[in-house]
This record gives sequence, structure tokens and C-alpha cells, in this order.
Amino acid sequence: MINEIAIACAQLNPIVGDVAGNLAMARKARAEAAGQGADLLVLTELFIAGYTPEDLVLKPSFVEACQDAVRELAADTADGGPAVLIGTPWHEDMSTYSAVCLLEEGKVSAIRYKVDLPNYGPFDEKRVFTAGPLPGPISFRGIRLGVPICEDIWDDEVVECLEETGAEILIVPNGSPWWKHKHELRLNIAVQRVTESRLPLIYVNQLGGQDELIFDGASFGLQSDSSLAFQMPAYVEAVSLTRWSRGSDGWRCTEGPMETLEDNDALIWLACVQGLRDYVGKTGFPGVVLGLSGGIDSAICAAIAVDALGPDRVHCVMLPYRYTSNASLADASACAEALGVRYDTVPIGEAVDGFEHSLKPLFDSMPADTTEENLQSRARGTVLMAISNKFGPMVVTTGNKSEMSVGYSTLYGDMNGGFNPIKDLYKTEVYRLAAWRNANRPKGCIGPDGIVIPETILTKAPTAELKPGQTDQDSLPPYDVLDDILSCLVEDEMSVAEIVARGHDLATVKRIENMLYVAEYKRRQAPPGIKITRRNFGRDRRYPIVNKYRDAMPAEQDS
Ligand SMILES: Nc1ncnc2c1ncn2[C@@H]1O[C@H](COP(=O)(O)OP(=O)(O)OC[C@H]2O[C@@H]([n+]3cccc(C(=O)O)c3)[C@H](O)[C@@H]2O)[C@@H](O)[C@H]1O
Ligand SMILES: Nc1ncnc2c1ncn2[C@@H]1O[C@H](COP(=O)(O)OP(=O)(O)OP(=O)(O)O)[C@@H](O)[C@H]1O
Ligand SMILES: NC(=O)CC[C@H](N)C(=O)O
Repeated sequence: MINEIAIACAQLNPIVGDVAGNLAMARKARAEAAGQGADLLVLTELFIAGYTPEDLVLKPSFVEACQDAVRELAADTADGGPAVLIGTPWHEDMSTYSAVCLLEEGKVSAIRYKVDLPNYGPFDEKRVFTAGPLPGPISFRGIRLGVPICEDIWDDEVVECLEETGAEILIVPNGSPWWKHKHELRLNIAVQRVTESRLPLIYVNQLGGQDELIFDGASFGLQSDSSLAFQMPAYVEAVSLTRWSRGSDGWRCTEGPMETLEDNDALIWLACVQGLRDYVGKTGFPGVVLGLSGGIDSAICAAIAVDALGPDRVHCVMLPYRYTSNASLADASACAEALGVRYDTVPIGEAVDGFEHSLKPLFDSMPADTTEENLQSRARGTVLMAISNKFGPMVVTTGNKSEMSVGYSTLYGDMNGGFNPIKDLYKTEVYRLAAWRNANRPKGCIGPDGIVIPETILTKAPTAELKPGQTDQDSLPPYDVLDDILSCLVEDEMSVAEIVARGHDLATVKRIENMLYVAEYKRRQAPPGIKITRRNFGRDRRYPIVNKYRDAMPAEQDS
């Protein structure tokens, strides 16, 4: 029986589908853990596949490749160095499981399967995995390790079973995506399990962006009295050693990192930065290009892009038309200068005039309306895509959640592009975060210190500048009103009557409800963006496009 164990926790950034790359990453982490004197290295959920592999798991050759890679890593452990706990898909008896394997002494010495497959919000695990049986602990060098996998600790059953069958420490590999206030939620869940079982718990989480999901790492440990044993940082890759001793009342962590996590705004900013950086990096783009209008949305997207990729990999383009004001020209250029990015001007007048000229015989003397406004937006979208085609950068789109909610955007116009870092941020949050970034430069951000979004951009009235004197508030309620109504409708599924009871005007609420439902067709064609809220427009809120349902008016409900 041993009374001391050194466990290295690896919060790394695997790439979905890159089995060879993830194997190499696991080997490097193991070498680092060996250098630290670890007995055991813990890697995250489905590490060898990258989380979340989704329907890749339905492909037998992919699962075989994962299993082969795990066996290769197992063979490495014949060298007497640290054993490894690694997550992998595992096919056995006609079923595929989300598994964790213990690799030691040159072989796969134990396997446990995930029991609770999450099937809500962004998760669809019941679609691709079979649930495992309730597990018992894994015996490792005389210690009984309980290894629940991520969702397995979100209810009490699995941990209760592990505790009853003699587990001494809970080690939880996770692929737990971040969204606002997620860390508090995880900590509460973990404390509940520790309180019930009186077992210490090690929570190891993945890092990095995967399509719309962002993983923050922020791995931690709890002592058996639920006090914090160690805390790893958010958004930093790390292999951290923790030391544990067996005493009369069980195992206790005696050494480990104790980082402080950032506040909510910093975590949102870091999520946007890491999400864009990984989307661009993992898909292999040299950089990004975006239209810089002198408005707040494109300015904050440029700042996020520079923090993610550095100024040399961000190209900003002003695309002026006759309605573009001198103030917009000055603000866009000042923003580009503050960020240190390449800035070009490509006027769209000739392109728009060309379309209007071609359409003149058809449109005859019909009055100008949004058709002509949208031609401006589409000319901009076409120019940006041409720059992408010619030089290779991906186009960043800039529509915030308020605009995506009500369809305040043009299909094949400003919606053209590959990825949207602010898709899940309401306009009021865009303003708050822009001001926040001007006062803070969080760790790991490559952009400059100080004001990166000129003050005038934060204070002027938002406008699409598609016709003279236009402001957003010609077509939309003030953003604080709009965002409150939207957040009631989208995040909380409140009824129109409940929203009106909060003090909003009935006609406005009905109009916004209608705009929200009608714009579903646009959202289905919109580029993906980073999930920041509990309820994003990707996987979380899946409304039908054809949808005649509208809430009854409060008066109708009363009668
Ligand atoms: N259910 C449905 N399924 C599939 N397609 C559907 C559809 N309903 C309409 N459509 C199609 O969509 C078209 C209407 O959508 P779309 O062409 O986008 O045009 P639309 O939504 O009419 O106009 C764009 C709106 O975005 C605003 N805006 C705000 C800020 C910035 C910008 C900008 O562009 O920079 C624009 C602009 O003021 C205007 O209100 C229809 O003509 C039809 O072809
Ligand atoms: N004159 C312009 N030059 C370059 N890009 C533009 C221009 N006008 C619009 N765009 C692009 O189209 C997007 C939608 O812009 P628009 O100004 O119409 O509305 P917005 O949502 O208020 O955005 P912003 O706050 O960035 O102005 C902008 O974020 C920008 O990427
Ligand atoms: N991978 C998982 O099982 C994730 C689900 C889990 N409840 C979480 O969000 O953290």
C-alpha cells in the first residue's frame, strides 16, 4: 500500500479528429509529467479524439484509429514512467462508449465507460454513444480510483456507486464547455458530490475552441471537506503536478497550483479571443479580413482578432459608399491605427452603381427601398470574399446577438464570412466589453495596451449608414430595451405577457417577438460563432423556420 501519490493534471488543447497530433500531445504531456515526478498523468474526456467528436464517432475507422493510438501510448508506459488516464471512444461488443483507459506497464490495464450521456444544450451524446454500466473503482498501485466522466458527476448516482464500492479519490476527466457563470455551476456540482461521498475530487478540463464551443480549462481539486485543494488557470495550457497523502481520514492534497480565476468580463473576452484563435488556427487560415466601418461591432471584432492572432494577421478594409460619413472614415482609420493592423480602403460606389445600372430596366421607376441598401451590403460582402479568395484570410462577420435575433443583417451581405466572434453577445454587452478592453489587456492577448477602440466609436449613435441620416433606432427600440426583451424571449422563454409585466410596451414586445421568429431563416444561414450564453443560436435554441406560433396577447389570455 502506498501513502503518497503525485498526479499530474493536463489541461490541453487537442484538435478534433487529429488523432496523431493528439497522441503526440499526450506523449509530450507525459514526458513533462515524468519530469515533474508524477505517478499518474490525467488527460481529459475523449482526449485522443478531441472533444466533441460528434458523428465522427459513428465512423468505425475513426474509433479504430483512436483505440490504436491509445494502445500505442499504453506501450510507452512500459518505460516505468507515469501511468496515464486518457479519454477515448471505445468500441466493444457492437457498442461504442465514451471511455477512460488506464495505461500502465505497457498495456491498457483498465477501462471505464461514461454512464450519463448529456443530451441537452450543445450535447448530443446519446446519438453517438452507448451508456456504460455503473462503474466500480480502478485499482492503481494499491489505491482505488473512482473515475466518473464529466456528466457522470452532474447527478449523484455514479459517485454514490463509486463510493459504495470503495473509491478513495474521484478523478474526473471533462470536456466541459464554458459559458457565462459555468465555473460557479461546476464548483457547486463538485462540492455536492464531495459532500455526499466525503471523497476528494480532481476535476481536469479541456482547453480551447471547437467550432462554437469554448473550453476554459480551469481545472481544480477539492479536499474531502470540500475546500479548494488546487486551482489551475483559465485559458492557459498546463500540465500541473498535484501531490496527495493518505492520512487516517483518507487522501489529502498537499501540493498543487492555486491560481485566481478572472472576473466575468475578462472570461468573456478570453473566450472570444481563444475561440477565434482556435477556429482560425485549427482550420489553417493565415489570418482574417474584416470590413471596418467605424462602428462598434466591427471595431470590437478587429480588437478581438488582434488579441487572438496579432496585428500582422488581421486585415481591415474600409468600404465606403456615398453615405459613409467623414466621422466613420476617421473612426475606422483611428481604430486600425490603434490596433496596428493593415488598413485599406476599397470604395464600393462603382460596384453598387453597376448593379443598379444592370437592374434599371427591370426595376424601372420603382422607388428605392431596402433593395438598394442591401446592394451596398452585398457589394461589401463580395469585396471581402474576393480578398479572402485572393490572399487567403478568412472573413470575420460582425453581427451581434441583438442583430442576429431580429434579422438586422443582410443575407449574402454583412452576413458573408466564416466565423463571428460576437454572435452570442448582445449589443449592450458589446459596448460594455469594448470599454472594458480599453481599460484592460488580459493575459495571453497579443494586442496593444491602452485604448484600442477610439472613444468616439463608443459614444456615437449606432448606424448602418445605408441611407442618409440613418440610425439603428429608426428601425429598432433603444438597445437596452431591445436586449432586455430579447434576453427574456431567448434566454428565459418568457411569455409576451410576462415581458409586458416587466414594464415593456406591448406593441414593442409583439414586434420583437415576431422579428425574432421570422429571422430564423437568416440564422440558419449565418456563420458559426462562439457560445457565450447558456442559450446560443447554434445548438441550444433550435426553433423551426416555418413557425406560425405567436404568444396570445395578454388581454386575450385574461378573457
Ligand atoms: N423564410 C424565408 N426563407 C428563406 N428565405 C427567405 C425567407 N424570408 C425571406 N427570405 C429571403 O430573404 C430576403 C430578405 O432578406 P435580406 O435580403 O437579408 O434583406 P432584409 O432583411 O429585407 O433587409 C436587410 C435588413 O438588415 C438591416 N441591416 C442592419 C444593419 C446592417 C446591415 C448591413 O447589411 O450592413 C443591414 C437593414 O436595415 C435591413 O432592415 C428576401 O428577399 C427573401 O429572398
Ligand atoms: N463603410 C464600411 N466599410 C467597411 N465595412 C463596412 C462598412 N459598412 C458596413 N461594413 C461592414 O458591415 C458590417 C455591418 O455594418 P453596419 O455598419 O451596417 O452595421 P453595424 O452592425 O452597426 O456594424 P458596425 O457597428 O461595425 O458599424 C460592419 O460591422 C462591417 O463589417
Ligand atoms: N462532456 C460532458 O459530459 C459535458 C456535460 C457537463 N454537464 C458540462 O457541461 O460540464
